[in-house]
Amino acid sequence: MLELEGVSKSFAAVEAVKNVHLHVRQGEAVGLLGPNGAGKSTLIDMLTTLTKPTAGEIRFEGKPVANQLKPFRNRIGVVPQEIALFQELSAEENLLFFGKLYKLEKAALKQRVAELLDLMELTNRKKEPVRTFSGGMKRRLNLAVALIHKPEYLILDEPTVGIDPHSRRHLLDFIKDLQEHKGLTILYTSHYMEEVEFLCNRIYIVDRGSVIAEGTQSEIKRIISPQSTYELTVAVKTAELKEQLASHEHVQALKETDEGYRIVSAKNNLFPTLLHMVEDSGTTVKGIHIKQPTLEDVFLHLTGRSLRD
Ligand SMILES: Nc1ncnc2c1ncn2[C@@H]1O[C@H](COP(=O)(O)OP(=O)(O)OP(=O)(O)O)[C@@H](O)[C@H]1O
Repeated sequence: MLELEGVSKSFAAVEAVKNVHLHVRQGEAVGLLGPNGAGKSTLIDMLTTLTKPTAGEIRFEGKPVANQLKPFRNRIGVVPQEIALFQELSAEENLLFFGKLYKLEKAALKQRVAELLDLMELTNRKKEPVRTFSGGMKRRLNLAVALIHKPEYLILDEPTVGIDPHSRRHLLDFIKDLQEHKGLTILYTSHYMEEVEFLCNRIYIVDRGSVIAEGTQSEIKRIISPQSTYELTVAVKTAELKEQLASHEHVQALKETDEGYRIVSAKNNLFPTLLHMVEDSGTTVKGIHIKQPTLEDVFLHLTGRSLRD
């Protein structure tokens, strides 16, 4: 088990991480979900021993990581947010280079490289320089590099940033397979709630350096279960209507969407109220649906802000 006990990190006046308690049990897929600037990368940098906490302790299998740096680093694989590859080297050469850093024996390394190229569906491009690869292929190779030394824990910092939805889904399938069929323990950070919902058994929602909710998906969603989320679509959105909806006594949170508004309310039949308010504002309702809560709704409920604001 990997644990953070009361961990904080400050950069001069900025408290990037505040008293975080977090654990990842072997075999789990744990998600850290939070908007940009929430402190996720700082948490990951501390977990992967790149930087030290200002306060608190990080433990691996019950002992401080600081006392077992080398063996700990051999048991974790890290997928950084930025692509960390040599653009002029081929996929195969990149993997061989990083494998040598772990001092893997030559024949075993060759076999591991072939295995990973195959796993990431890159074998037919293995001799080509990385600069010729698509964003999705680079991300898959970045993942393969993190796996070269057969780590037990895989720590990923927003590994899908900058790739198209299809490649993103492809990469997520690979990661899910690693956890479900190859026995890896996953710690995954993202500001995309769909990714965390798809991959993770347990989730920490982080905001402004603190954990604001923790649990399985259903536990987290139960935080707002007495509430309903209404998807209201209207013919014309106006600032006045938005203001009226947001200030209504039964509206707890409101977010503007492409065609209308997402409204969180504790009232279980807000349909007539919404209908009247829209009509009174001089436009018409195109649709009203009640939605199951998502992690995004939980975040909106807890902070009054959207994950991607
Ligand atoms: N080296 C640093 N020096 C000063 N401030 C920093 C440093 N690293 C991070 N911060 C600040 O700490 C806070 C958390 O940043 P962090 O990068 O950990 O967030 P994040 O959730 O990973 O966001 P992103 O997804 O944008 O990387 C931010 O306010 C950031 O500006």
